[in-house]
Amino acid sequence: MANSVIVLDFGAQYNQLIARRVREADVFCEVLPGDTKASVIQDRAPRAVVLSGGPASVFEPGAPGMDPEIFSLGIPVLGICYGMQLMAHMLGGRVVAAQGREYGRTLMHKTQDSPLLAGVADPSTVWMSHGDQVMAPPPGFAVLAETSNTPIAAMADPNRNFWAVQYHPEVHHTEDGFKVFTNFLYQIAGITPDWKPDNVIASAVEEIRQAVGDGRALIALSGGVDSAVAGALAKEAIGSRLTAVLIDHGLLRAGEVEEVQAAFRDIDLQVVDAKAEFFSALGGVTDPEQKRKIIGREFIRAFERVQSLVGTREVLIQGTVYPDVIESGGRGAHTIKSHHNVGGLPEDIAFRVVEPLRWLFKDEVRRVGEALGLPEALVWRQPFPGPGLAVRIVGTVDEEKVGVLRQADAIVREEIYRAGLDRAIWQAFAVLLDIRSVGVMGDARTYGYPIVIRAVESLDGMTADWVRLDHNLLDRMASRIVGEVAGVNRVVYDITSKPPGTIEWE
Ligand SMILES: Nc1ncnc2c1ncn2[C@@H]1O[C@H](COP(=O)(O)OP(=O)(O)OP(=O)(O)O)[C@@H](O)[C@H]1O
Ligand SMILES: O=c1[nH]c(=O)c2[nH+]cn([C@@H]3O[C@H](COP(=O)(O)O)[C@@H](O)[C@H]3O)c2[nH]1
Ligand SMILES: NC(=O)CC[C@H](N)C(=O)O
Ligand SMILES: [Mg+2]
Repeated sequence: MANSVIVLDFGAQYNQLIARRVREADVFCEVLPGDTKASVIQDRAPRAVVLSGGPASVFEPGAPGMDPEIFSLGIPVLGICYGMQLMAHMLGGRVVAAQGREYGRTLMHKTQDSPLLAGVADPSTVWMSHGDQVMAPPPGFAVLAETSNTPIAAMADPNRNFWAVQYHPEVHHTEDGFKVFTNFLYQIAGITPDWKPDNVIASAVEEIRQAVGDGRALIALSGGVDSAVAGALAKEAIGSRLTAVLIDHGLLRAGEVEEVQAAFRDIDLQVVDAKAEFFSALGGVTDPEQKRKIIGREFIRAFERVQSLVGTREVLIQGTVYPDVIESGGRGAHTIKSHHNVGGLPEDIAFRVVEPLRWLFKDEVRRVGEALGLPEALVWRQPFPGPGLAVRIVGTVDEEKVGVLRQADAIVREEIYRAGLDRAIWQAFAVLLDIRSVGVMGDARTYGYPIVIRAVESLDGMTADWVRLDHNLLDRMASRIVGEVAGVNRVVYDITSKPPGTIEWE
């Protein structure tokens, strides 16, 4: 990638937002751990480096540092919050715990003109979140802006191309925050914005062609957005030398196999029945991470069985996207959950895995899908996790519980669809809890499972809010679930956002 940016992550809540803003400026961007070595960065040849915020204080023992050599690479650097404090600390400035801490809305005044803050209102409303502050800038630095509590709200050494802001330009609440990014990327770092769907398509097609050579490849096709887009790219790249494989692990939703077969009639699609293997491997397991690892392994074993069935194929193409990588603890982030296709992969794999979308967020994948001309219903389909209903049963997984959940899930989705909310909602689904509660139905005592209804809105799956569904709609779902699904006697609605919850329950 000729025009790319690296974000060094010091544990900020907002580092993914930084990456998103850079990409919204049509510049490719990757997040790496804060302690990444200068040589690794040099190998990737980024045009700029951004230092993220973080919870630590630079002057405390054990605070995350960075390789000082990075300041000698001649690459423009932008420090944000902790990133600015680290820059000050390492280059000879002074950082202290502030008298007045600033959280939230703050009015900032410029103290001099600068390319970084060009076009930013003066004064302007910025979003702060810090307890420490830079008291003295390092030699060579000038102060660009201040607030009533923070004498150095922005600083720079234009000669060495080091720039920094104490506030958070990446959050929507900061007025003209995006301007800081475009100023830094285009004017200061001189980057050409070329991270656009057409270029993404061209480079993904090229990547697949290179990997497959004149051989053949398998694509793991779930019928979801990501694998449909990856499949379209693969078809563009290698045409009929592609076989699509849908694994029926017994954890799919009602009617799903038939739907995928109908939607992908024009490609060579093999449906593999792996129900027995998945159920036997999952038997008795309750730990969510263990479930995910088992599922990741069984997926690969199923692909390997197809591989030997349909002849030699060295490459397996998957629709992995960036959040799968991030949440699986890739790139130094904390492991939230091992996505089956990343953190759940076994070590011994009989083929090379190619993931043309692994740098993209979901909304970017959708833009690529639209640019490829895929049907709207496919591009805007609600996501469904690869581990399927297994991560929506809290407790052990067996065919009986999957059957119960599948029926409840079909009702939730049908009602959402009827209400015309299918596209407005990121995901709406049912979760089964492996506990029982007492109820009364037809004058008789019941002792059955509760079903949780979950409906969330999101842009990219990284953060989400629960949907304020109409009470009558919730009521219809609940009555139908208890009335139609044997074994369920109670329905609850999940009103947790992400964070602190995740979208799925496991
Ligand atoms: N049942 C399945 N059979 C074959 N491959 C699968 C199956 N489920 C998931 N995969 C593979 O794992 C990848 C990740 O799954 P994931 O659910 O994140 O993506 P998706 O299904 O393509 O899109 P969506 O997010 O819309 O559900 C898929 O892109 C696909 O390559
Ligand atoms: O292919 C997948 N394999 C997985 O292991 C997996 N886990 C979660 N998801 C989907 O990712 C998005 C974020 O989910 P969470 O908030 O539950 O982490 C949501 O859209 C989830 O449905 C998965 N997709
Ligand atoms: N958001 C941040 O990066 C905070 C930096 C540092 N922990 C402070 O409190 O000042
Ligand atoms: Mg899916």
